[in-house]
Order: sequence, then C-alpha cells, then structure tokens
Amino acid sequence: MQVFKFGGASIKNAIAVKNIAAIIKLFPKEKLVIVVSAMGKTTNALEEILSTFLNGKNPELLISNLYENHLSIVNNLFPEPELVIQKLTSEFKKLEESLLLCSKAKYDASYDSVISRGEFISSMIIESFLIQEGFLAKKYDAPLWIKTDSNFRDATINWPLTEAKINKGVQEGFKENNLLITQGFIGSDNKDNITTLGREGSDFTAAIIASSLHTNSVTIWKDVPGILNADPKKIQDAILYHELSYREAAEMTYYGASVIHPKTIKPLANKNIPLLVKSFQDPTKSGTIIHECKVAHHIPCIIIKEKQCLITFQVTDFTFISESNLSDIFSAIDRLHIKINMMQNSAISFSICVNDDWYKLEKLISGLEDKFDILYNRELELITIKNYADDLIERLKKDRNIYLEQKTRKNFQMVVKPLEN
Ligand SMILES: Nc1ncnc2c1ncn2[C@@H]1O[C@H](COP(=O)(O)OP(=O)(O)O)[C@@H](O)[C@H]1O
Ligand SMILES: N[C@@H](CC(=O)OP(=O)(O)O)C(=O)O
Repeated sequence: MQVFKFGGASIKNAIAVKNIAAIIKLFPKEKLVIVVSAMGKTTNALEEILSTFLNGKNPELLISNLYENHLSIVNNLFPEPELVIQKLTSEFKKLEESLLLCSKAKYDASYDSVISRGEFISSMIIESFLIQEGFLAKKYDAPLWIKTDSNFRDATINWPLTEAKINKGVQEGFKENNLLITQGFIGSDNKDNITTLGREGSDFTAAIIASSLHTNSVTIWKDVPGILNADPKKIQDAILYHELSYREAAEMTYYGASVIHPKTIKPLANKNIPLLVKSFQDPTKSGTIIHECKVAHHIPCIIIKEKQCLITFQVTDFTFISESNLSDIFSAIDRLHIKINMMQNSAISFSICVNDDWYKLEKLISGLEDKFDILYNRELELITIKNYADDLIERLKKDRNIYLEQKTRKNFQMVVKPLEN
C-alpha cells in the first residue's frame, strides 16, 4: 500500500488530470490512497472570494470565474459531462451557502469552511474521472478521517482518533476498491466543523495517512524533478538532491523551502517511512528520496521565503531591552500562534521576521503599542543559505536592500527587499 499526493499544479487543468491517471496506471498492482489538493490556484481564488465578501463587496463575478474554470476542465474530461456538471453546480451551491454564514468575528472558522471547498470540488472531479477511466476508485471525505482540535486555519491533529478512523475507513474501502481518494489539507473538529491544517498542508495529510497505515512509502508528485538545493524557479543551475536525510529535509522546510509542508517530515521519520518527491512530468525518474541516511551535503542550499514582515520593538524610554520586555513580546506572539522565522536583539530594540499574516500581525502590534515604539516593513524576503560561501552571499545581496543579517557557523540569513528596476 502506498500514499500518493497530487498538489494543485499536478491537477491544474484537464490535460494534467489525464496525466495523473496515466501515472496511477504505472502502478497496476498497488493499493493506493490518493490525496488531492484544490486545482491550480483555486485556494487563492477562494481567499479572494472570502475577503471580498467580508469587505461587504459582491463576490459573484469571482465565483462565476472559478465555476467556469472548473466547468471547462469537466467538459474536457467527460464525453458525457451532465452528471458531473450537476455535482459541480451543487458543490458551488455549498460554497455560496458557507459564504453566507461567514463573519469577520468568526474569521478563522469562516476561512476554513469556505477555503476547504476547493478540495471538495477537485476530489469530486477526480473520483468521477478515475471511475470513467475504469479504476475501482472511491472518495472518502477527509473530515471523516482527519480529526483535529478547533484551532481553525492551523488545526492540531487528534492522532489516536485520526489513526483509528483512517484504519477503519481504509480497511473497508479497499474491500471493493483499489484507489481511495481523499482531500488534502482539511479535517474536522469534535463538533464536525471543517478545519484546515495550514496553507499547503496537503503534503501533511499524505504523511498523516501514511503514518496511520504504516505504508511502504509516500510519493508527492510535483512540477519539479525533486528537491533541489534552491527553488529552480528562482535560482538558475539548482542541483537535484537524489537523497536527503529526514533531518536535512526538515531543516529546509523550517527555513521555508516551500516544496514540502514543514509538518510533513516528522510523522514519517517517526515511523521510518520514506518520502519520495517526484516529477509528475517525468514520472519514471527517481526524483528525491527522503529517508534515514547519512549523506552529507556540502553544497550551499538557498531558501528564499517570500511575504515576510520585519517588526522592530523599541523601548520608549532610555532603558535597555530587558527580559521583562522580551517576555511581554513573546507572550503576545505565543498567544497569537505566530512563528518567528528570525530574530535579533540590540540595546534598545528587538526585531522579528515573521510571515506576513496581517490579520495576526495587526493584533500583535495593537496589543503592544502602548509599551513599545513599533516599526514594521512588509513585502520582504528572508533568504537563508545553509553551507554558505562568501561569494554566494555577495551575489545574492546584489539588487536587494538589506534590512537585517545574521551569520552562524553553518547558516547565513538576511531579510531583504528586492530593488525595483
Ligand atoms: N528546494 C526546492 N526544490 C524544488 N522545488 C522547490 C524548492 N523550493 C521551492 N520549490 C518550489 O516548490 C514548488 C512545488 O511545490 P508546491 O507549489 O507546493 O506544489 P503543489 O502545490 O503542486 O504541491 C516548485 O514549483 C518550486 O518552485
Ligand atoms: N489547496 C491548499 C492545500 C495544498 O496543500 O495545496 P498544494 O498541494 O497545491 O500546495 C493550498 O493551496 O494551500
């Protein structure tokens, strides 16, 4: 038994969906649990629909564009599309219904109820297509399997319950099917409200299922040949890692390598389940295997994390930054579940670089502005270089304004703003 995860890029249009069926055909004897994300950039489109609605504007046009997008995929996949179009229309009805229940006061829960619709739509289309292609395939909705707390938008897994539900569901499902399809990134709390595991969390769903079932491996199919020493879309001549240890891969995701969701590695490492990252464009190539190994990589590894915000807290009198000041700042950060990506201390100020989740950052700033003078810059990048070389640092500094930098023995980090041309 194996788990496959197909992300947004691998199912972005009808040709891509046909390609995933061709990939699955390469594994005729395997029982597969298939985790799918929303198609293409659907999740971003749903975020825009929600914010338009919550800002009191009419999201009708945005919804109809998203519907047309999916309709065109359906029309290109099914010679007789009527039944699937009916299901698509009913999925969009559910989207509109959940939108009407949304409010700014319950933003996080509203977000999960609306944003999860992308995965419900894609999994419905993919189940129908795989059945049309002759596979014994059945969809199981992830909220039945993935049980979480009610920390909407970044829910924590209830592992014992989730493991039990997955094992029961999969055992039953494989009695009459070879392919079980489910949605990535979503779950439900103990009142059956939809929760999500954090943006790009479908990789994590695949790891949760593999870990619960003790599968032989997990394969995530990407639009890159595997994991490289830099994002090949940003750095030319990036080099493919054929093999990475769990530790190295986890470290890369910690610094922001967006190719794998940061929570993916731990459950797999705990059960010693290999994670394969392979290209859906070149499925017979071996890609990268992440497993327990002792390969030391000495080439620099560059990680560029976008959408960063640098916040500086300055003491308002002429005292120095104290442990008590730091304690106030950290308590507020902890309460808001904000993750610090880099921090630096000086005599009169303390700076943090964090993801630009403005909804949370506004609360952080307003909660602390009576104690500190607070400065912030948005639209920044955090660049981390593991195994840095000085000439590489200089190369990356060109065309960028440097706001903050830090060096340890192995790692170099800087917060930068790309210069406008
Ligand atoms: N070190 C890296 N190696 C490979 N790809 C990377 C790396 N860092 C970032 N990426 C980016 O990750 C993308 C694939 O991840 P993602 O967009 O989450 O895929 P999907 O949404 O289809 O699952 C690639 O297109 C690539 O631009
Ligand atoms: N659709 C969700 C979950 C996800 O993991 O997507 P992808 O696999 O395309 O990164 C998102 O975009 O955040």
